Amino acid sequence: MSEAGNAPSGLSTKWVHRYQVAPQLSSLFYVPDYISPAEEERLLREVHASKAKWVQLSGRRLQNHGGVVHAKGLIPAPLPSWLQPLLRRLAAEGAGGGEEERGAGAGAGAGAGAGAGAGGGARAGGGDQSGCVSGGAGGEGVRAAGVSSAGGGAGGGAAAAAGTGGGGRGLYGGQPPNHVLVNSYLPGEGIMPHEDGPAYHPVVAIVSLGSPAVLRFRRKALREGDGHDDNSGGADTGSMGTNNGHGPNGNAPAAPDGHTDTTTTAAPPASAAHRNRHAEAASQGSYLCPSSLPSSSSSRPAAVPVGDLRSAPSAPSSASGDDGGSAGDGPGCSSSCRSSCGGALLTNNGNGNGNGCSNVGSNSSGGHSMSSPYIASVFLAPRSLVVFRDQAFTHCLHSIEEVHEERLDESVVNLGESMRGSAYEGLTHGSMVPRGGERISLTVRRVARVLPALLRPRT
Ligand SMILES: O=C(O)CCC(=O)C(=O)O
Ligand SMILES: [Fe+2]
Repeated sequence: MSEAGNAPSGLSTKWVHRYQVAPQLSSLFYVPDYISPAEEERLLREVHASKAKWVQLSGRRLQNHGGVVHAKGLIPAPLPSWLQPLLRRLAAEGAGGGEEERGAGAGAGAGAGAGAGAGGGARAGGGDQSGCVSGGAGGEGVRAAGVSSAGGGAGGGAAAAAGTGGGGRGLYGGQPPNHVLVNSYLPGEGIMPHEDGPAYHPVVAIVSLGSPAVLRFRRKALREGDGHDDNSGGADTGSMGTNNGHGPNGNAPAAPDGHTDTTTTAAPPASAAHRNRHAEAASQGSYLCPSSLPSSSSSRPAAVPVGDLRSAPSAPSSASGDDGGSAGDGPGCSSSCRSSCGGALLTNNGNGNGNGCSNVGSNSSGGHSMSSPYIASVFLAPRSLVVFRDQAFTHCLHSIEEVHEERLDESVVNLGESMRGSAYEGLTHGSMVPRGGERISLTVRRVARVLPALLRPRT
């Protein structure tokens, strides 16, 4: 369990408690109003003025900043100056000491000057962020090695802002983020369920600009015949024909969106469009897994113990490794995923519901019904920050549906308190929210290993 002031995730306990939004996925955080309207405007202007070329995918287009993510690491390129204030600020986020806390401005070295008061949001979940969290490099050793050899990168100076005191080293473990993807989605566009992969330090921070969307999380599936332990984006091969195209050493070519390992051809996607997306975007991971958390009568997620995925009802959590990318997950991960996703996967995929899950549809009374494919979903208001890491990063797939209107189903975890005082205050489960216009997301990560900059791509 997490200890006061010493969150094993490397984040300050205060920060964790403030922004956690889903007890069943304790490594998911949402910060409303993370940036000011003026900062949003500035960033949008810079994105659209950027000389970085847009890469058009079937469901979105993207710009790549910071270099090329190769399976073996980042071939760095300088990050544009207009991103630097945000990167410094993100690096300091959660670092403890209070200076980065919401309402106290942008935090050490932020420079972004956009410390919009957040208005709370998450509540303490008593977060157990240990155990399977950051189950790690899954036997491949890629992440473990990479993290420790991170060094440098193109982030330039952000590490200094991360600090070390007060119970946390910040989002990226005291290192600067060094890679940013700018995704642009029009209404009707989205991103297939995927994982970001082991090339990255297992943290992603996403700042939303423009129009809203819903980011959805589901469990990764286990492979037939094993306990799935290395579900960290490693070799999700096997029974479902899943093959993520990178072997134990992560030899995949760089994908256009910087995902190195997720060229997975998943369990049969439900549509040709989805198949194409898998092939094209090279950012899909594994295949889809129906969540099997219990129903709850509350509008909040089911109050399963905060042990993240390993807390699936039929799988008592058990302690396992802590932060740090040790190879292999703890025993709790195996049992929970087996029990929650196991056998069903072999029959539930590819049955045409668009989610690869057979048992979606008839939703139940609330919380996480057996019928929802999602373990959690987050409504991403413009100017918000969502962060996910550890298990949410390594054991889940995330996606944005290709819809013109988002349905805020029962899996959405951040209505109510998180929306207070915002334009979205009145939203409830069942609300439909038009995507409206273009949504730009800034996906900020740290590629764990930085390669010598022999080849520097244009930025
Ligand atoms: O646009 C988003 O919010 C998600 C982006 C994402 O998942 C990615 O770039 O890997
Ligand atoms: Fe992603």
